[in-house]
Amino acid sequence: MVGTMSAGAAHRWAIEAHGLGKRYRRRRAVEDCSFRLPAGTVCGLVGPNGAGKSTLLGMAAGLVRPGAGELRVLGAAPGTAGTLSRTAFLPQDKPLFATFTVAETLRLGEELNPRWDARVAERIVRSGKIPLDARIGTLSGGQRSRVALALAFGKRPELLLLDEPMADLDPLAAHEIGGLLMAEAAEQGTTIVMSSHRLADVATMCDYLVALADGRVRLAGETDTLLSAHLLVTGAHAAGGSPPRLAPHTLVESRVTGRQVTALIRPRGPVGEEWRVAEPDLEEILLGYLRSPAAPSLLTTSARVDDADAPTEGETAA
Ligand SMILES: Nc1ncnc2c1ncn2[C@@H]1O[C@H](COP(=O)(O)OP(=O)(O)OP(=O)(O)O)[C@@H](O)[C@H]1O
Repeated sequence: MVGTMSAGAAHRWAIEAHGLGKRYRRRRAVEDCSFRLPAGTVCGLVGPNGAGKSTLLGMAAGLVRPGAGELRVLGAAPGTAGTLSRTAFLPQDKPLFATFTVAETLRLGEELNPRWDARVAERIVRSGKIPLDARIGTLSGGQRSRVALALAFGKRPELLLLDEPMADLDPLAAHEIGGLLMAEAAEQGTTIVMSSHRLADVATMCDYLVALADGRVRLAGETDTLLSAHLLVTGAHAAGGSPPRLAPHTLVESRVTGRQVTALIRPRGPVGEEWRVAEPDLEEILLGYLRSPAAPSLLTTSARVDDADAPTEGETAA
């Protein structure tokens, strides 16, 4: 089945998922996910609790076996020798050996990784003022996160998969690590996929976004393209009357407050003069899709796995 995907795409696509699914007993974690992620992007993976973000990252890291569909990472099957050495995964629980010192942990990273960059790993640890002789078990949650990030960066991967890397970092540390991530992506061409609930971080750091809800892809593509594909429109709403018509635009969500109706739309042509128009931010767009499960998903051209099958006009129902 993997052969149905573009064989020569290794250099272009960091991740390609086609009809990807995973169930735990009868519970759906990921369902019919089809998208691709261009190499060299910094991608925010967002969605509510239980949306399937960790499961998707685990599958990309080769730790969770897909139940359905196809997944390719850096052009090959995840979990194979070829992808494992080129991928670093930082899980949410940041597993480290509690009895090892920080120095021993970094030495282990060096022994396990042929492309180990001691300079970058030590810099991350030192800038957090973490003593190299401290045992992992005595560190705070944020300090452990920093050591785990040092291990991931030190590996010098082509694909860095990070599950909520900033969750227990203080604002200053999160800002510093965010800067490191962006510098890494710019200097080394590393593709970074970072799950996060901190939309402000995602908006400033990420040039690509994949939003999951209930195991399905709701939005995927360049953040700029996703932003410019939407408008927030506000108009008068007669009490008891039906809301003003928004056709031919694609309606994502509309809400009535008193005599006003506000709608998040994907415009298809000029918007009528009766509407006040504003540009939504990433959070407004994401919340609109999460509150409206029936609204059609949006995948930009670069995020679609099969352009030949995709509808025109910049959108597809996932
Ligand atoms: N090992 C597991 N066994 C059983 N169910 C699981 C397992 N891992 C995940 N699930 C279920 O799969 C669904 C997706 O979970 P997942 O951890 O991927 O979501 P998430 O988007 O990362 O959530 P969060 O934002 O809370 O970390 C949830 O309903 C979860 O309960």
